[in-house]
Amino acid sequence: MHESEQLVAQLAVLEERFRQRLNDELDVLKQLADQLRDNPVALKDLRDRLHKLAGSSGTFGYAALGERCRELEQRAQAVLDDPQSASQTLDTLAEAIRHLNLLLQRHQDDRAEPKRLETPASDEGAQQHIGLLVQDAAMREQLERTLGSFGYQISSFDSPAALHKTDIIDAMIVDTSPPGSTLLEDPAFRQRGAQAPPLLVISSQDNFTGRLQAVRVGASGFFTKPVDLPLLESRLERCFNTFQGGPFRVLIVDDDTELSARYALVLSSAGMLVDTLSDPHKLLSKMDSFSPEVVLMDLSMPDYSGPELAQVIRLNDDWLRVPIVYLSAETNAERQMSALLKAGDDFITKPISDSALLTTVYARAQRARMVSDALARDSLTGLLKHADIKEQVEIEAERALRTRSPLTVAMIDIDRFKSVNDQYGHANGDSVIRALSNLLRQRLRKVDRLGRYGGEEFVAVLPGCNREDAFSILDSIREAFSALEFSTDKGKPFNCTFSAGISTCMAPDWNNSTLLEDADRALYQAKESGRNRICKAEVGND
Ligand SMILES: Nc1nc2c(ncn2[C@@H]2O[C@H](COP(=O)(O)OP(=O)(O)OP(=O)(O)O)[C@@H](O)[C@H]2O)c(=O)[nH]1
Repeated sequence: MHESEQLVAQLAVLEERFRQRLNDELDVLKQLADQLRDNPVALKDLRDRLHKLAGSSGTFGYAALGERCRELEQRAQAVLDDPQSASQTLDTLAEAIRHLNLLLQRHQDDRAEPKRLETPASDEGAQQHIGLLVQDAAMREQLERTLGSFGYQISSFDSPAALHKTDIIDAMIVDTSPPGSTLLEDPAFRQRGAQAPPLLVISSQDNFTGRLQAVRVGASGFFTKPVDLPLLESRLERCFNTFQGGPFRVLIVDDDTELSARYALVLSSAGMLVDTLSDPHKLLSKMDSFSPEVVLMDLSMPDYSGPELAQVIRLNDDWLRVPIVYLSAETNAERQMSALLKAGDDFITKPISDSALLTTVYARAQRARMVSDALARDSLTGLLKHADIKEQVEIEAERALRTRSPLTVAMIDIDRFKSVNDQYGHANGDSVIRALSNLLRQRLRKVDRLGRYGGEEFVAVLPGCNREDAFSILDSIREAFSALEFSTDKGKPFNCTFSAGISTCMAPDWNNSTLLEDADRALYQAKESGRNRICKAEVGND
């Protein structure tokens, strides 16, 4: 069965389950309606059940019923707030509840057309195609050469219309630096739609007006001349959203199991990893074991409120960065604000359409991962910091041992870097460090882990990669790096090289405890034997 057909079938099963529950629930509501005058607890129970139905009915396509439940919930609340007004209101409330089942018959009319779920595009493995609109021939050539060596495919265009007409471009770079350029005023830029490929603007105006003009045509990056190419390449990567980390992890805390199953299905059909929790007692262990990047939290559950549980999460410093989004039928702005003041970051008001749920969760998860990533990463290169890459070595070693697959660790160090700084200045040295980190990121796979171990020293962790494969990958990166040209304002461009040491663990002769030390020893050997080379650790590991 095709994936989308499978999803539709699964949704249908959940909807059928919900319809059965709805019948039972309406029976319970009727019984409660009959007890309203004699049993004071019945009204509160009724209000809570109406609240829940107001949220879930619309999600399952029973829009009219959901709205009616919300209205009746508010009436029940009014009686609870002012018991004096009760007598007549209780009678009309009971009557309205007895007629709720009539709305079920309107269900077919209410049902919205099933919407196609927009799954965020995956670009793994594809070679990105960049369109250039750059008049300055020297700069165009430099962009073509540098971006080409980072693995991008490049095409140059001579007019905004030609650039926008093609549909093979994944991103565009436009140079607006010639004095008096009105390039961005061209209709082709002004009419760029939301689906247009990302645009990076190069300008000679490092001021507010230049940036505003770029923003108005939907630019995702703004660079002034002389352009820091490795920085521009980092931005391109960010546009393609190629940061590592696998699918977004979302935890749904809701006692309504059908509703959370439905949300889980919608989110997982878009590639997210979803776990659900209906028993809040297990919240802490679930946070620990699942490590969610977003928590969707029901606002009111029996015995607990969403804000209470959100505050419990916030008591742990490790989870401060995890966004908590309340899922609620609550529409009262004051009560929403009071919940947000206690803890939590956002509200999704039930019922919510599948695409709105997906967009909200996707946007939150993406932002959370970017913030987390930025904190874990080195600011110059965007790679993992020393402690984090060491941790990754441990994590990948455990995984490799479990799956009985090889693991290679590489220690990489730029050659004679001190003299680069001395000759061309620290800023150019930084640019070299950034270029090597971009190149490694581009050439290695998404499953590989990369870190800046020290100043001009990097560590790459290559799961599932044996010694020979790791050697040939790193050697091709070594060659590409030595061919990169770095321009300076001091005249001739210069080149750099690096040396690397690799060590590999492979079952059954497993020994991962000295992986890093062995790689470091092999690196030393590469330096000693003339630099610009890769040496393999000579240990009994592999
Ligand atoms: N520009 C820049 N330089 C850095 C950074 N971190 C460390 N360095 C410099 O990197 C240089 C490293 O020099 P050494 O460890 O002596 O080694 P080397 O000159 O690369 O020589 P070999 O490794 O033996 O080939 C030092 O001059 C550091 O100041 C940084 O973030 N930016």
